[in-house]
Amino acid sequence: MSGQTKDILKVAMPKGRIYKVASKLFREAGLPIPSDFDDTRKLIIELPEVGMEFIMAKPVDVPTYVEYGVADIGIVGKDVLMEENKDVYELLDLGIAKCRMSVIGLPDWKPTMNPRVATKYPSVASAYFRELGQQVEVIKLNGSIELAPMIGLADRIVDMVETGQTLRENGLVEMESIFGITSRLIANRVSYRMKNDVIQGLCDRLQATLAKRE
Ligand SMILES: Nc1ncnc2c1ncn2[C@@H]1O[C@H](COP(=O)(O)OP(=O)(O)OP(=O)(O)O)[C@@H](O)[C@H]1O
Ligand SMILES: O=P(O)(O)OC[C@H]1O[C@H](OP(=O)(O)OP(=O)(O)O)[C@H](O)[C@@H]1O
Repeated sequence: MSGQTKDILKVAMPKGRIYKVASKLFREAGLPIPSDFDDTRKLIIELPEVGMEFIMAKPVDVPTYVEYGVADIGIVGKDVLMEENKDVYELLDLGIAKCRMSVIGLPDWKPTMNPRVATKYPSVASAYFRELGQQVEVIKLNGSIELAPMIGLADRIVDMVETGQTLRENGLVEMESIFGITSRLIANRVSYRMKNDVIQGLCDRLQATLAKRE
């Protein structure tokens, strides 16, 4: 059944590091999320007191659930939004899970004849090098991207940097920062019209909470 046909607001909530900071933000905004949900293996969490249901998703899948309307709204990193390019509304910058997308390499990197770039974000990386007019072969990996230049799979990577610890511990350097990343609140286009009051109400509440944080 489509998320748009029910009264409950369905929220695609990424598991993992975003959930930790997003649930904190929701609590600060006055939404009572019991702390025992933090470690649960349940994939659908009902919050009847606030008329919500959390769909606990893999972060990269959040825009898909929202585009198809099985979730009315979702929380997702700008990195995933840029890579997935789904047809959803971006409603609010939540300012959480802050990091940046960067080009990274070994300190002695030099241009090569057949440059290879490894990344979890092939679309973002291809667009970036295309705009620079540089031809590169993009290799898709799913994690531990920093390994690629260390073991000779690629000469550079496009990946996220937060504290820089992963780079430092692996002898890599940030060569260029491409764009800043924070998590965003997104909405299904139909849900945004049909459930405008409740979605806009939540948006205003989160915005007011963020303003207090500043
Ligand atoms: N080091 C980081 N610091 C801050 N935010 C980050 C960092 N790494 C990732 N993020 C943000 O958090 C989001 C989710 O990252 P996370 O590592 O939880 O999931 P994932 O690696 O995509 O999924 P999974 O661990 O399930 O494979 C990213 O899309 C990005 O927006
Ligand atoms: O600058 P830092 O604070 O070190 O953070 C950056 C690291 O965090 C992310 O990896 P993640 O922990 O998601 O693991 P992954 O390699 O499995 O993607 C990202 O891909 C970097 O490897």
